[in-house]
Amino acid sequence: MTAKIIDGKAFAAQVREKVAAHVARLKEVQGVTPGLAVVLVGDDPASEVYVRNKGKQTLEVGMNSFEHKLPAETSEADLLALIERLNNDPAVHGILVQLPLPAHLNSDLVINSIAPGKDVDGFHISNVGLLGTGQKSMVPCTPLGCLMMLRDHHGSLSGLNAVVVGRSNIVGKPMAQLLLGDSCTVTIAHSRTKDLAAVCKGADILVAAVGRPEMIPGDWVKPGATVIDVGINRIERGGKKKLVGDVHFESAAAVAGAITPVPGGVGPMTIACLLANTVTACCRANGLREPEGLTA
Ligand SMILES: NC(=O)C1=CN([C@@H]2O[C@H](COP(=O)(O)OP(=O)(O)OC[C@H]3O[C@@H](n4cnc5c(N)ncnc54)[C@H](OP(=O)(O)O)[C@@H]3O)[C@@H](O)[C@H]2O)C=CC1
Ligand SMILES: Nc1nc(=O)c2c([nH]1)NC[C@@H]1CN(c3ccc(C(=O)N[C@@H](CCC(=O)O)C(=O)O)cc3)C=[N+]21
Repeated sequence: MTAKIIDGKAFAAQVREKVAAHVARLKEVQGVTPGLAVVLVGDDPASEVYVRNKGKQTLEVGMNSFEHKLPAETSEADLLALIERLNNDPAVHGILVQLPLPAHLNSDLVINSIAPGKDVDGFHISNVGLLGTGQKSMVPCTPLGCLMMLRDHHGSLSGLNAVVVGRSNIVGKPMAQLLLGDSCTVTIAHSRTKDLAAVCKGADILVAAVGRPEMIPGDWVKPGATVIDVGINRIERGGKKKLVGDVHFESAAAVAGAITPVPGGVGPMTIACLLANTVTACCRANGLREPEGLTA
C-alpha cells in the first residue's frame, strides 16, 4: 500500500481563509479587530523563526500582531508584569508565551498567570481542566490541528484504536483528551512503555510526539493506519541540514493508509489553529457568535 499524504500546508491555508473571513466580518459588523500578543524570552534561533512566522501570518489574516521580545536574563517579575499588562489590554485577545522559557523562569507559574480566556495555547490549568472534563475551553493548537486533519480524513473517529506516543502537557496529553472526546480507545505511550512496537502496531491512529528523529519505522505501523507525525527534528545528513519527523516517513508511507509529512504536515496546522483560537477568544470576549469548524 502507498499512503495518502495528508497535506497539512494546504489544509492550513483553508483554515486561514476561514479565519480571515471571520476577521473581516468582525471588523465590518462589530468594529473589533482580533489581536494576538506573542512573547519571546531569549534568542533561541528556532523560536525566533516560529515567532516571526506567527507574526507574519497573524497580519495576513487581518489581525493585529503584538510581538514582545525580551532579553534572556529577564526577571520573572518583569515577565509577569508584562503578562498582567496584556491581560488588561482590550486590544489583545490572545497571549502566547513561547516555550521553552530560560531555566530561571518557572513556566507553570508564567503560563498560569495568563488570563484563561486569552490563553490561546490552551496551557493554563483552567483550560486543561475544562478540556479534561469535556467543557468549552481553549484547545492547544498542535493537538487541535491534528484532530482537524483526522476528522477530515476519517469522518468519525468513534471506536478507533488511537495510540499517542509522548505524554507532554503541550502535545501528548491534550491530544489523548481530544481523541477520547471523539470516542477513540486511547493509549498513551512514553519512554517507559514496554514493547512500544507492539503497542504502535495496534493503532488505527498513530500520533508520534516524541522528539526523536525517525524513531518509528514502518514495521511498527498497522497496514492502513493513519499516521500523524508531530515531531520537528533538525538533523544533518550528507552535510545538509534537514527537517525530519519522529516517524521514518518512507517506510511508514509504504504501510500506512494516510500519513502527514514533515515539513508540511502538523507544523503549518499548529499556526493556523493559533490564529483560529485567537478569533475564538475574541468572539468569546465580546459575547459574539463563534466561528464554526474552527474549534474542537
Ligand atoms: N509540529 C508542531 O507544531 C509541534 C511539534 N513539536 C515537536 O513534537 C515533538 C514532541 O514535543 P514535546 O511533546 O514538546 O516533547 P517532550 O520532550 O516534552 O515529550 C516527549 C515525550 O516523548 C516521550 N519519549 C521520549 N523518548 C521516547 C522513546 N524512546 N520511546 C517512547 N517515548 C519516548 C517522552 O516520554 P517520558 O515522558 O517518559 O520522558 C515524552 O513523554 C518534538 O519533536 C517537538 O519539536 C512540538 C510542539 C509543536
Ligand atoms: N507556547 C508555545 N506554543 C507553541 O505552539 C510552540 C511553542 N511554544 N514552542 C515551540 C513549539 C513548536 N511549534 C511549531 C510551530 C510551527 C511549526 C511549523 O510551522 N513547521 C513547519 C516547518 C518550519 C521550519 O521549516 O522550520 C512545517 O512543519 O512544515 C513547527 C513547530 C510550536 N510550538
